[in-house]
Amino acid sequence: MVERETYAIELAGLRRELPLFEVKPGLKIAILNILGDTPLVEACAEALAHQSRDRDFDVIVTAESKSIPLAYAMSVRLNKPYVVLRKVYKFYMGEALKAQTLSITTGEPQTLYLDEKDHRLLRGKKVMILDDVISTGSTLEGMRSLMEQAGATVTVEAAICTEGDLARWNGIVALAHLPLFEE
Ligand SMILES: O=P(O)(O)OC[C@H]1O[C@H](OP(=O)(O)OP(=O)(O)O)[C@H](O)[C@@H]1O
Ligand SMILES: Nc1ncnc2[nH]cnc12
Repeated sequence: MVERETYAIELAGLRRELPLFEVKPGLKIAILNILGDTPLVEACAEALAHQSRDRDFDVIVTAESKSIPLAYAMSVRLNKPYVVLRKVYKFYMGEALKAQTLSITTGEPQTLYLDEKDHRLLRGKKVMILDDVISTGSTLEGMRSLMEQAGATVTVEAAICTEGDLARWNGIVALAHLPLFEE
């Protein structure tokens, strides 16, 4: 198997070696994939729940897929429901709301769908938008747009890591920042 360069990071007291992957010529990113890493998910959920303890929100909203276990773990700790914005439409989502995104990792447009049952739940509510990593901000923008369409108010934006241009992410509740690796 190929030997990959890694970037060492400490998140909520746990050290991880994140593998570097090229997203376009001359640009690599350190991939945080929390899927399957239960100790990391639990520790990050605890730390983010603590950092947002004084913030006012009713529902946690995330986009599939890698941040779903984080949203679940935060939901358990904070005793608030969570909503997952989906990337593939299924008939049981009914009259879903939609927003377009273009994340740094996917590199092609994706659609986020808000299920009609979740639309009902969110109307008039205060929302924490949650993601594992916020990089270009495109997924964040898509989530914001869906919350506006749904009549919900975003009162907190949180992520395990921000990435790239740190100055853009002042208002985000986050545990760490990831650099971009440019050649
Ligand atoms: O700020 P951005 O450039 O939009 O990037 C952030 C998004 O990219 C990743 O998702 P990805 O599109 O890789 O989907 P996945 O979790 O389903 O793998 C990550 O989980 C964020 O949701
Ligand atoms: N560094 C990263 N790891 C995982 N998902 C990401 N999405 C954007 N940047 C990412």
